[in-house]
Amino acid sequence: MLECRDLIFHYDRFEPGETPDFSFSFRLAPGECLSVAGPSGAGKSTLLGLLAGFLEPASGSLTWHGQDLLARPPWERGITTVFQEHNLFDQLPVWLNVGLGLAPDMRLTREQRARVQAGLAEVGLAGLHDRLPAELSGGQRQRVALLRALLRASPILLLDEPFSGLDEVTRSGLWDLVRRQKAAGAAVLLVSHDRDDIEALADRCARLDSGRLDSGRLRVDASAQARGS
Ligand SMILES: Nc1ncnc2c1ncn2[C@@H]1O[C@H](COP(=O)(O)OP(=O)(O)OP(=O)(O)O)[C@@H](O)[C@H]1O
Repeated sequence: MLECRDLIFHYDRFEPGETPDFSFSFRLAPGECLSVAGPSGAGKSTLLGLLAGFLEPASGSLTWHGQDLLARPPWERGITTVFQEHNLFDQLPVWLNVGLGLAPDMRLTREQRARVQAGLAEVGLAGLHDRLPAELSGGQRQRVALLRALLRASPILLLDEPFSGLDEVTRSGLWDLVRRQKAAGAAVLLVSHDRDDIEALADRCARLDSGRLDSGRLRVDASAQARGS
């Protein structure tokens, strides 16, 4: 269980009141997907930054199966984040960008290379493995980023509008990849406003307003709740 309790944050260079104070509380079980929506500036990226370890909270706790995550640097939290863009290393070819998910030192075994090729074929990128990110479309780049994140098989997956701008066929293929990750036990937090993405993936839906995401105030979407997790 990912448990975020009273995680409080304030951007330093501003006086209290100049920007919102953020306060986050929620629980997310393995195999569950919680979608988070909210108006621009509500604090969605701030929440992801706190969870991933790019921002440091003033107080509160963040645990995974009871283990303190706040004490760990980002790379030791078991969290993978996929942003809307800028996820790839520009100088590395597609296969190596994906391969980083399996071998962070870029020394892939023969078997790992085969898994990368199979994954690329699965997301419709089989012929593009030697291209550089700049030689891909936006949707193709996003598929590479998601494939890498999914091969990494982190227990916690943070998705920040990862499907926006993609066509329906591509999107539904990527939903399948995320569903498989859920079925393997990943806890997924999906920042999205897209009804279709939320319907396809979320077990519960929350709304962030004025810097607050609180499980006590969680607005649960009726259709998502009816589907169960
Ligand atoms: N580095 C920063 N320094 C100071 N304030 C910031 C900083 N980053 C964000 N903010 C402020 O914090 C608030 C939340 O920003 P955040 O980026 O988390 O919102 P968001 O919900 O992700 O918005 P969007 O949907 O537009 O991406 C905004 O009022 C923003 O202006």
